[in-house]
Amino acid sequence: MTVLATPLLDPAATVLDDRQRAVVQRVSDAERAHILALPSNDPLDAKLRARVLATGPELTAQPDAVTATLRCNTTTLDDVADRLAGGFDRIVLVGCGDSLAVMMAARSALEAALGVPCEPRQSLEFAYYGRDLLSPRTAVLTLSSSGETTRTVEALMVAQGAKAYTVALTNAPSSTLATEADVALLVQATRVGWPTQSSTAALALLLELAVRIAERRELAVAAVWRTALDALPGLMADTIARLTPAIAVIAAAEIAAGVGTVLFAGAGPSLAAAVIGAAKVKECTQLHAAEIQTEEFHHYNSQKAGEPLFLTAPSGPVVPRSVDTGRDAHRWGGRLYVVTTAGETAFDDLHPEAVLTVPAVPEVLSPLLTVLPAQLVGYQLGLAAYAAAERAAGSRS
Ligand SMILES: O=P(O)(O)OC[C@H]1O[C@](O)(CO)[C@@H](O)[C@@H]1O
Repeated sequence: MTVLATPLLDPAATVLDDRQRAVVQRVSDAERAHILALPSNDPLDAKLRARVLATGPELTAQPDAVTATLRCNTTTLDDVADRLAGGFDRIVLVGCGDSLAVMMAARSALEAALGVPCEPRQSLEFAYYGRDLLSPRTAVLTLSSSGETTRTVEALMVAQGAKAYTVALTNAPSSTLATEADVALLVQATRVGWPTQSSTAALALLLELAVRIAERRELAVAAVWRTALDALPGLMADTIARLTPAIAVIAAAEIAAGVGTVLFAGAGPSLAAAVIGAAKVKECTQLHAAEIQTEEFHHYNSQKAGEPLFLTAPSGPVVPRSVDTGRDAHRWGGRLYVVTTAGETAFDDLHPEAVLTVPAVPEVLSPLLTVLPAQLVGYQLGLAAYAAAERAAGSRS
């Protein structure tokens, strides 16, 4: 029996027409070839090494990518903001991996600006299980840096079948996602390394969209958000420069201590930083990593003795529960690194192994800053792990 690559290719069960099915088959085949060519788990794999090394300059150049992306989309951003502010009952925010994390990071700003539910949905979950509640009063925003991720393309096509308004965010103007969507916002970023600037530049687009919608709806927060968002590229540059040396030291110490699993926790808009941090560790190293919702950390023994926890808690409603989390991290015998807002004193009595601060901005915009230490942890662990593997190989030869 032939097993289809995806149920949406089954002519008897699908909502896709013949042309759309041919498109899905093409992107699915290309994606499989791409997956088979990923680097191995050998710490000295040259392909992995090259990809990790390419991540560093892209990470550092994120403020420029954000600025360029906002500059080149200004007309389309106005069109999409007009359309969204004009009235939808529901917004669905679709992506995979880091692209889904970006949607999670933008959710609070978009919900506050629009006053309707904005739901992040993983692409497969939406494409296969999400079509029943769709209508022409649904807007579906899809993010795929490559524009060729099969499940995200399928999600967009399913949304179009229900006559929803579809928006693509992508780096690739001639990609399948951009071509198929009603409208495309173009991310000006590279992704030769593991995703960094392609994610933050896309996040900046969504936050800019939220600010433009808040301005159209004359919300009280609009002016504060506008001032803060315009200052963010500069704050991102300062934060990357300030935190890089501190995180390099932490990463070297963790590798020397024989770290095996790296934990990240967050909540609200900061859960995205935890998701992205865990992804960067898994991408850049042979270590395992996991994101945990800050509340869920407490419901069983989440952290084992000797494990590090990177806890993201900028000033806001999550701080009191995050103080509990930090206390329990030490009670379980783990190490605690706190990412919080400069001037936040709630964690002082916990004596974390380190406190990594980001500048104060409205919490809904803070993911553009809190993802930076998360990315740096993964990248610096990659550099430190590679150096350790090289030393070990040298001492054997
Ligand atoms: O943004 P794209 O191109 O759809 O790629 C998404 C994929 O990229 C990654 O973020 C990194 O490979 C994956 O976790 C995710 O599934």
